[in-house]
Amino acid sequence: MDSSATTLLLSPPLSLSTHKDNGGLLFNPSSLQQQQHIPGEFIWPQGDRIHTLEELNEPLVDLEGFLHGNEAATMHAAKLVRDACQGHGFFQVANHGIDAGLIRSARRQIDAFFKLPHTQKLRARRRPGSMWGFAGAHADRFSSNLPWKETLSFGYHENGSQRIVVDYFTSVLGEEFEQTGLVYQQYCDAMKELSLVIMELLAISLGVERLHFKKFFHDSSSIMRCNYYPPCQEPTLTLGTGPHCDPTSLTILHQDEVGGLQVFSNNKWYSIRPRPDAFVINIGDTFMALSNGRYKSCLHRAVVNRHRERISLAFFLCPKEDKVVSPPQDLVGRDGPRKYPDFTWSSLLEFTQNHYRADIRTLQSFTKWLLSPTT
Ligand SMILES: C=C1C[C@]23C[C@H]1CC[C@H]2[C@]1(C)CCC[C@@](C)(C(=O)O)[C@H]1[C@@H]3C(=O)O
Ligand SMILES: O=C(O)CCC(=O)C(=O)O
Ligand SMILES: [Fe+2]
Repeated sequence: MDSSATTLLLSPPLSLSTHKDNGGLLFNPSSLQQQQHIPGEFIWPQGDRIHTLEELNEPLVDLEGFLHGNEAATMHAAKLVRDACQGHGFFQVANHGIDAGLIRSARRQIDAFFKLPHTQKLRARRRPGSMWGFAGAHADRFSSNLPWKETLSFGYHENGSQRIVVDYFTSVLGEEFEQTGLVYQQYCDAMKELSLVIMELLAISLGVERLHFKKFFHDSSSIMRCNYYPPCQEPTLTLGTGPHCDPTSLTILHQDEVGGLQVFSNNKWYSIRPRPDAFVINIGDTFMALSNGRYKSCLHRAVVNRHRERISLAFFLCPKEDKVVSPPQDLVGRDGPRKYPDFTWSSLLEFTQNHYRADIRTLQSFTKWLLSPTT
């Protein structure tokens, strides 16, 4: 928790259309948008301001051949993935096998959720100490550089019952949300399956035992995050999601036709072309450690615009909490010394939730924190 957040909570500025609720400041875009200027808490430093950008030339990796066991296509896909992951860490995947109807249903359900009256969304609000639930601009966590977005986050792991997501929606929002839960249970099941396909491709591209990462993530404990970015009257002064590297292992992002995802590479920001029928894939900090630093977890952000709302669906693959994150032996043998200490995902997650706002230096800061005598 940002220490100065307490100050904000004690005397919220009048400009923020909010009211305190169990220590959380609430961000209601529909009323904020009526104001001529956005509140100061949403204004980011000059250096983070957005400009018109060229597109990143990240590869579009066709998975069809790989999924059908075509060796030549597999090698080609692995090379595209290797080149991307040794550079900016981003690529897109086509012919991924995820049903287009499921993606449409997921969009329909989440569009309906974010259009609910604010009071109804607040029934799902994130409680202090939990990562799950609805949040508005993270205004209950931070007091400056607030992102212009609402989020809905929930956990996904295989607990045998295959109802972890359905039960979340019905228990928190009520039985009328069972359909939303069923759609997102299916969506997360599909995302998990795709993430294991990509883990096999990553192993091939790294030249390690083909099933190594697939086995490592078999019993994962992942995060589903739905991002809603309302239109903003001063889009160049704020950001939808601030510059960061994902602390997680692999991100599978559905980006809609509006676009807004940007990646920092070769000292410049590049936009990622919206391809609603593809998924954007990026390496996170935890996989950078698993590859002993060979694959890069890179800086990215999301911008907003004046006229169109934007939705993105981010599935963050994470290892089971207590599994030790350590690169495969043959990688370390080839690459020389270990770049990062062993750690568990639960410790890195706790660091980002209670001690450090994820940015470009999360993994380095975490390593120092982990190894410092006071921890
Ligand atoms: C482990 C996580 C923390 C965040 C959600 C997942 C992966 C990405 C992280 C995040 C999006 C990075 C930017 C800052 C953040 C606070 C946000 O804008 O939402 C991060 C997420 C979080 O801490 O909730
Ligand atoms: O909304 C986007 O395009 C990116 C969001 C993101 O990077 C994240 O949630 O980690
Ligand atoms: Fe991200």
